[in-house]
Amino acid sequence: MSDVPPTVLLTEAEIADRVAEVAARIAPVIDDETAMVCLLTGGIWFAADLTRALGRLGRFVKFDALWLSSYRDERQSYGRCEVRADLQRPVLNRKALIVDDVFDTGLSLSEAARLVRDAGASEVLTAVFARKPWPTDRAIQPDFVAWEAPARFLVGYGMDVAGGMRGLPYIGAMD
Ligand SMILES: O=P(O)(O)OC[C@H]1O[C@H](OP(=O)(O)OP(=O)(O)O)[C@H](O)[C@@H]1O
Ligand code: HPA
Repeated sequence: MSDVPPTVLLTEAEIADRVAEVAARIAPVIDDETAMVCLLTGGIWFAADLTRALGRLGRFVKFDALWLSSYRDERQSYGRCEVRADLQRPVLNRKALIVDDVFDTGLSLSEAARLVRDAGASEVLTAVFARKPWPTDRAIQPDFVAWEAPARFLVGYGMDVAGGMRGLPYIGAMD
């Protein structure tokens, strides 16, 4: 791994502002029976902050997780999503809000939405912290985006390089 520190793109305070802002948009369209489905592993940081931001607005979702992997330790999508662990609780006839850290090729989010829809959710909403640009149409677009990111390799706030740097409190670029 390079010794050059990441270039800071979004500070901890700016992340907190964006989480509060997106929570305010999400809160009116969900209820306390909504299953928040956090995509592991990268989604953990945003999902944890989002549950608390929603809680401050009086909205207390049910929490679940889905473990998908498509990048392994690479910087390019492997092009196929591996399901490493399924949902814990039934989402049948319930609204689901899928939460992830970054939307890039769109493969992970579209696969997650398909899995949750196939599990019988009555409605599937999606929220990502960072949306990166992509040159062609993607299979899905998130319903909620906290931050429009540049086309750079991002680290921090859940985003990793070979498992490292997820815990950076800010979002940086490695390129
Ligand atoms: O839009 P995409 O091109 O699918 O990229 C986004 C996905 O890539 C990362 O997951 P990864 O498969 O690296 O697993 P991780 O959550 O363990 O980092 C990230 O957490 C998203 O889920
Ligand atoms: O820019 C990124 N950084 C880390 N993980 C990712 N997964 C998709 N895009 C990215």
